[in-house]
Amino acid sequence: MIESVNLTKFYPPPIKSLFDLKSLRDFLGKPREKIPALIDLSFKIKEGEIFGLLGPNGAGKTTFCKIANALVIPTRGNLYINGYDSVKEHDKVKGKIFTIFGGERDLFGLFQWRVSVEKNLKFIAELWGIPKVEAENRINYALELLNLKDKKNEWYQKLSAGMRQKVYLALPLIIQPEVLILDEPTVYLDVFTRREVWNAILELSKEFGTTIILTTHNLNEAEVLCNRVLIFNKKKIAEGKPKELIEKFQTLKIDRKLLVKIKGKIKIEDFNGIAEKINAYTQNGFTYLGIYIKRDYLKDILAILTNYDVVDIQNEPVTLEDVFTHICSFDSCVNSRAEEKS
Ligand SMILES: Nc1ncnc2c1ncn2[C@@H]1O[C@H](COP(=O)(O)OP(=O)(O)OP(=O)(O)O)[C@@H](O)[C@H]1O
Repeated sequence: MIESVNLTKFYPPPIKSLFDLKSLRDFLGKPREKIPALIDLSFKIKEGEIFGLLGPNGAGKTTFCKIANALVIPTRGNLYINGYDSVKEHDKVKGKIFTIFGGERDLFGLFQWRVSVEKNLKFIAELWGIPKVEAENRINYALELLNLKDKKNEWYQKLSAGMRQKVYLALPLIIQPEVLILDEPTVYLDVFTRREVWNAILELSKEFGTTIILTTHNLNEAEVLCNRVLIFNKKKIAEGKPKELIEKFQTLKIDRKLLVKIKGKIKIEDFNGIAEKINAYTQNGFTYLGIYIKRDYLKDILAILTNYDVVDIQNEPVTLEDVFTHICSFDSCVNSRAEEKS
């Protein structure tokens, strides 16, 4: 079980140039704003869950993953992994968790560039104390699952960035950690490779009961993979199963999203008081509208649309992405300033 208890991180304020006396005086004299990354974040993750950490850029997702790896020390609060404090008792935690930072793939410098994929994987398996024959079986299984068998003898250096990312994702299948942290694991991947990675993540969960923490900006990915998600921006905004969050959103009766293509321009004010939310952009003489409405207003919207040259109209189901954009746009933290002074 993983438990985040009032986890808070404020980074020190950036140090500006101190070469002149005035800057130095300002630096020493004035309280400076610290940079908030996490503020009193509390939640629990059950064993075997795939748990999504969702938040806009700068929400604090990577900071959370780094605290789990004792790479960042929280300002206050704790993160417990199987009852152990991830920072203060990291020795007891480190053999149980494995983390992949999608954006900074080789943060731990595990891979040798001019060595084959297989040799790299064998070496890492040995580091983790996996017996030779078992390691070989696991490597073959991982390469097969990730469709990487033909890259076995290639130098790691010769692989494309996406392939390297896939090779990295072979590691949890080989190491089989209790807890796997995936920080944007599909960030550079094409749609086919992304699906192979999704399969591997689901396989880990199903076959080995791995507890998986996943951060992603791909809300579809979160909806497909995660049992539960936390939406946060430094502070918690919402938590629950993707389906539950969508249903909650629908209890606000924002249960319809109309995608409308109109020839020419429109007056957005026409929809005031009728649409809950409206996204619009124009391109090549057409206006594209995303209109979120309460069921009761459907007739009114259709009446307004008769004034325009509607080329296409689609009625789409609400997705986790809609919920995310809706609740994050009301979040006071989106442009938050630091709460603590140094
Ligand atoms: N080493 C650091 N020093 C100072 N501020 C930092 C540092 N690392 C992160 N921050 C700040 O902490 C906040 C949270 O950053 P973090 O990288 O955890 O967010 P994130 O949710 O992973 O963002 P993204 O989705 O863009 O990767 C941001 O305001 C960021 O600028």
